[in-house]
Amino acid sequence: MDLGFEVNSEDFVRKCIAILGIRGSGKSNTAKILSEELNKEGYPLIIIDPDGEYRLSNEIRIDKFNVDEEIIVKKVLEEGRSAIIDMNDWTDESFKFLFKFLDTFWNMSKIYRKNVFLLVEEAHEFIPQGEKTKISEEITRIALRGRKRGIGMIMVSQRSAKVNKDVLTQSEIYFLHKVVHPIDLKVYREILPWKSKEVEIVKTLDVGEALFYFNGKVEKVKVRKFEDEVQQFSIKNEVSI
Ligand SMILES: Nc1ncnc2c1ncn2[C@@H]1O[C@H](COP(=O)(O)OP(=O)(O)OP(=O)(O)O)[C@@H](O)[C@H]1O
Repeated sequence: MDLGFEVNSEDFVRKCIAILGIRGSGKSNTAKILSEELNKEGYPLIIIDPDGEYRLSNEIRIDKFNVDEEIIVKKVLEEGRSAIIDMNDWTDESFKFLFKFLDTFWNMSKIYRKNVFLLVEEAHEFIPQGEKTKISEEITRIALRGRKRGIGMIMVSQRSAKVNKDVLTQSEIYFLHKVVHPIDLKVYREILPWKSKEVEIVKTLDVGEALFYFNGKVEKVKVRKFEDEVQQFSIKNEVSI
């Protein structure tokens, strides 16, 4: 698949993938490109989307929380649809729904064992280091034990030091965008097989550039820019009306 550089989608299946970097470094763009490409390759995604910014061609968008989570999980696991949980308002209702949804997903994934990805944006909010919630326990379980059920995990965060360490260190694929703060550099040093000084290069990365770390190899890459086709389509429609 084409992320701006070629990767094999099969290498991502059932893996934990971490996308890190400061605000504006291009993390969400990378996550959108990756989810779009995985989706094109036939892998459905479940996306926890705090700001309602994700779009996929086969999506079921959940922004009202009176829906039956089991019906939606079935559509993901049986029909290969993707589910985007739009947490836009951060209400109690949305968090209750998210917990029920993840629990149902976990239980049903045992039966279906379909290759699918769970993408968690602002991961430090949902799986914070040193804090347990019902949702963090559910996501941690999925991350640590999901492989056998076909589940891969994509975590996106601007605060790498605040993401649950047990989960972050499970990652086998990293997209490390620009960071500058010593706390974040320390996390990168723990991740990368590099000498302390070499890691400093991440301070100089441009928007969209990242260190791609996979299979023991680190490569500097430039991720391509995400074009929001859904938005373009609706703009075109407005023009033609
Ligand atoms: N690979 C890229 N090529 C060109 N422009 C990019 C690229 N990645 C991101 N951008 C642009 O940079 C800006 C910030 O990108 P993005 O929202 O992905 O950053 P972020 O790290 O997720 O920031 P935040 O934490 O604030 O969400 C956007 O306007 C985006 O279009």
